[in-house]
Amino acid sequence: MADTGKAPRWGVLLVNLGTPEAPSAAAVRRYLREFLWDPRVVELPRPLWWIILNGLILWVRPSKSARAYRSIWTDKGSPLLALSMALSRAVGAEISARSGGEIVVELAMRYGKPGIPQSLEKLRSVGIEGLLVLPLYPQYSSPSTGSVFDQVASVLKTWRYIPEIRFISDYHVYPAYIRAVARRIRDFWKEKGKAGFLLFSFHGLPERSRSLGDPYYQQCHASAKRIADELALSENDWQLVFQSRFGRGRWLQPYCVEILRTLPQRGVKDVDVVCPGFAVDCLETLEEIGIANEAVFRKAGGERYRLIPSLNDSPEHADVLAGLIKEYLQ
Ligand SMILES: C=CC1=C(C)c2cc3[nH]c(cc4nc(cc5[nH]c(cc1n2)c(C)c5CCC(=O)O)C(CCC(=O)O)=C4C)c(C)c3C=C
Ligand SMILES: [Fe+2]
Ligand SMILES: [Fe+2]
Repeated sequence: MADTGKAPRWGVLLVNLGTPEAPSAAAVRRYLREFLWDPRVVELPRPLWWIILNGLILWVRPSKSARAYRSIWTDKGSPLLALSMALSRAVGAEISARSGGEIVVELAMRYGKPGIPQSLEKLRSVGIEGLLVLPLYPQYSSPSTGSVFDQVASVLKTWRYIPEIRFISDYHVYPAYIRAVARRIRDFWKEKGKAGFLLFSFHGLPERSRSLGDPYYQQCHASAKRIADELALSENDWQLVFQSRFGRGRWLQPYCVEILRTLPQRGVKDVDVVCPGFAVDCLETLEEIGIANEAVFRKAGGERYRLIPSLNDSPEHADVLAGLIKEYLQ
């Protein structure tokens, strides 16, 4: 928190998913145990899921995922945490300059550290009168955004004084966000040349969530369409796909890997992938899209494949989020 000498009125809690503390099987197991036990994330009945999680998943997945984490780990640690911290510092500086110290920003991770209880306590200790929660997910989904709400609510239950509360459910068509992602793509193309085809890849979700009313699928489509329009792309130049399927059930379609396998047969051998649902780069963008899926595309006959970086801690991203915060606090 920047010290401006003035008591802040509003505290803004930025929340991202969270990440293991180390790229080791033991650390990934601790992380997955907390993450995958969240009833918003896996909606199976608890006794059945307890047996599957503890009897199978937590034995098999941690070492495989730890290997993937090792391929993207940096000297600052996990990209998701390092980039979220840098983004939060940039948003904090921007918002403090714009609000004259009336608004302070804290970062929290839904799973792992710094946790939501700890970061909320920091905001409470400076005497905030209002709390704005901004989950770093542009598109609303129950497992991501909904779960942030659950944990914030469970912490607030223990507070004597409840401040005024606002919660940003999504910002999937917020004009500055759309423009910033489009500019990211345009700048990438200016520097490295334009690919023949653009894939918009979003994290997947069980298909059942959509039929139960989760707006995520529609919001991903709306974001991609607006970004494509901003870039004046024609319908044949781009496609939306969903990545990171977990388990064997039916998830939102089309699956990213399946489209990458068929694109070369359709004559598309040169593809760029952008992931507008991820505020910062992480395992799912850097390893799954950036490394594993490139191999899938090349094996199918693809020739050129590139991942366009997320907005990350860029000044443009800090500007988007600071503008969004100001709008909600007017
Ligand atoms: C049932 C499982 C999962 C659901 C539902 C799910 C939804 C979901 N996830 C994100 C964002 C991220 N997920 C990340 C990693 C990740 N996701 C799952 C499973 C589900 N996600 C797992 C098991 C993992 C861990 C890695 C692995 O073992 O494969 C990440 C990256 C974390 C990192 O450390 O870098 C993000 C970000 C969203 C937005 C979402 C719903 C739309
Ligand atoms: Fe996930
Ligand atoms: Fe993944």
